[in-house]
Amino acid sequence: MLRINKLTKRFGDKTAVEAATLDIDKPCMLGIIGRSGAGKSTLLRMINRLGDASEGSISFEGREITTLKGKDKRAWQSECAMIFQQFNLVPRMDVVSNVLHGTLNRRSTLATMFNLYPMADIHKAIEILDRLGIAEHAPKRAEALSGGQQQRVAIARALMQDPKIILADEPIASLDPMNAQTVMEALRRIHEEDGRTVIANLHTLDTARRYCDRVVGMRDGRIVFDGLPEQLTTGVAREIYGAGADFSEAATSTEIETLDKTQAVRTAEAYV
Ligand SMILES: Nc1ncnc2c1ncn2[C@@H]1O[C@H](COP(=O)(O)OP(=O)(O)OP(=O)(O)O)[C@@H](O)[C@H]1O
Repeated sequence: MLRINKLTKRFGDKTAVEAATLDIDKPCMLGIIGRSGAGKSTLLRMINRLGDASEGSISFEGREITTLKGKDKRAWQSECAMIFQQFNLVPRMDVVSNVLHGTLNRRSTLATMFNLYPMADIHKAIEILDRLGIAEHAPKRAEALSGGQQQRVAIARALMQDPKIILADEPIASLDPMNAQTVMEALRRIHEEDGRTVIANLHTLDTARRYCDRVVGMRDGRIVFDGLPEQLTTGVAREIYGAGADFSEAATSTEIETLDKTQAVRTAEAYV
C-alpha cells in the first residue's frame, strides 16, 4: 500500500530525516514517537508532499508520490489529508464552512470566491460532524469551541476529502487529557470503521501504546524502532528518547490517571 524507501530530507547541513524506510501493507493506525527534533513532522510533511524529499521514494498503491506535480500532487494531498497540532481552522468562520473547506481542491475558483457549496456537500459535512459528536456546534464560529472540539472539526474537514490516509502531526499536543482522549478515540474509530490508515506523531508513550497497532520510534532523523505497542518497553523507550536511567514514563504521559497520581504526589510533597 504505502512504501517509503530510504527517504531523506536535508536542510542545508542538517539531515532532518535520514534514509527512513517504512512499509504499510494494510490499513493500520501507526504512531510515530521520538523526542523533539527527531524528524517526525518532516517525515509526515514529505509523505503529504508539503515538503520535498532530498532523496528516496514514496509509493502508494504502486504510484510514485515524490515526483507528482500540479493537479496530481493536489489530488494526492486530498488522498492523504493532514491535521495539525494547532487545528489550522479559520477562527471567525462557522464550523460547517470550515469543514466544507475540505472540498476546496475539487471546486472552481468562482464557487470558492462566493462560498458556494453544493447542498449534498453541506449534508455530508453535517453528517460527519454528527458522527464526531459535534453537529450541534455547526453554526458557531470555530473560535467559540474548545480545543478538543476544534480538533474534531479539523478531523471532519479532513474526512470531507474522503482520504485513504490521515496524517496527524501531534494532534493532541495542545489538548488537556480529557480532550486528548476524545480526539484519539475519534481517530481510532475512523481507522476501524472506515478502514483508513492513520499515521500520528505522538509525544506520549501511553497514547501510542493505547491507540496504535504499530509504533515507529525516531531518533536523530532515523527510524530506530518499528514494532508492536507491547514491544515498546521502558528500555526501548529510553533508547528512542536517548534518555538516561532517570527516564520517567510519567513525563511523557497524557493518562488522566497518571497525571492525577503525579499531581497527588506533588500535592503531598508540598505538605511535607
Ligand atoms: N524548515 C526547516 N529548516 C531548517 N531546519 C529544519 C526545518 N524544519 C525542520 N528542521 C530541523 O529538522 C529537525 C527535525 O525537525 P522536525 O520538526 O521534523 O522534528 P520533530 O520530531 O517533528 O520535532 P517536534 O516534536 O518538536 O515537532 C530539527 O532539527 C529541526 O530543527
